[in-house]
Amino acid sequence: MAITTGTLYIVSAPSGAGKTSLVKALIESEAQIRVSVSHTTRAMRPGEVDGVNYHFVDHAQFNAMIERGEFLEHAQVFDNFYGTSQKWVEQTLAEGFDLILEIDWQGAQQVRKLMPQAKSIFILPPTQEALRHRLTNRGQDSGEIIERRMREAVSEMSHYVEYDYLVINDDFNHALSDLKAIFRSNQLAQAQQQQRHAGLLSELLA
Ligand SMILES: Nc1ncnc2c1ncn2[C@@H]1O[C@H](COP(=O)(O)OP(=O)(O)OP(=O)(O)O)[C@@H](O)[C@H]1O
Ligand SMILES: Nc1nc2c(ncn2[C@@H]2O[C@H](COP(=O)(O)O)[C@@H](O)[C@H]2O)c(=O)[nH]1
Repeated sequence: MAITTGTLYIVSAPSGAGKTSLVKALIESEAQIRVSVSHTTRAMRPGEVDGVNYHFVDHAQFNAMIERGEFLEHAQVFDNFYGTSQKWVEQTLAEGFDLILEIDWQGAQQVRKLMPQAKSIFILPPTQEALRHRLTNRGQDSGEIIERRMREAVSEMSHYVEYDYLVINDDFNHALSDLKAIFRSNQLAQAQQQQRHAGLLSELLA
């Protein structure tokens, strides 16, 4: 990997727990943070835009990217494939932006191996009933797909212990404050470390 300056964050949650909504609200007030746009073989939902929500590709294109080694991580989630472009992650971090990857636990494990300095956050819904309610209210998936996602949610949630931080998304604004606090404390720690390094460097050069 190239030498990077921004911080990489992984955000995972069972489908429908609210991670996309929380991350969207977070970056509205944080100009320093970018969010990854993954590649997926999933069909586009109404209202989604290619290149904004995802890069929508077919299986042949996705497999070609795997063969060319273009993904930092990739995984099958439900019946679809999802992956994160390594080049884009490296470029964004090198430009000094913090970067959020909204990925599942399999992708999170792959990224941690390659970039152990990444910070990871798991978002939980308050209850399984609330999760089902949110998936249904979102109105974008069929009943069959919602049931599939509910079944997978238990397995996804069992991985929360692998993460650095846990946020419960019950009240949205409360969860958003928790998320903001995590980013602020990391940004502060990063700034303090940079100051220490700058101090050491100036002592060495004096
Ligand atoms: N705290 C909350 N209370 C009630 N509804 C919420 C809350 N947070 C998010 N929602 C709603 O729940 C639905 C699912 O949220 P969202 O699409 O952000 O989930 P997600 O975790 O990104 O799902 P996926 O992984 O499938 O993309 C949306 O309709 C969103 O408006
Ligand atoms: N390993 C990866 N998982 C990803 C990526 N992008 C999204 N996801 C996960 O997929 C589910 C479903 O997303 P949806 O948009 O179809 O509802 C989501 O919960 C993410 O965890 C990725 O690039 N890599």
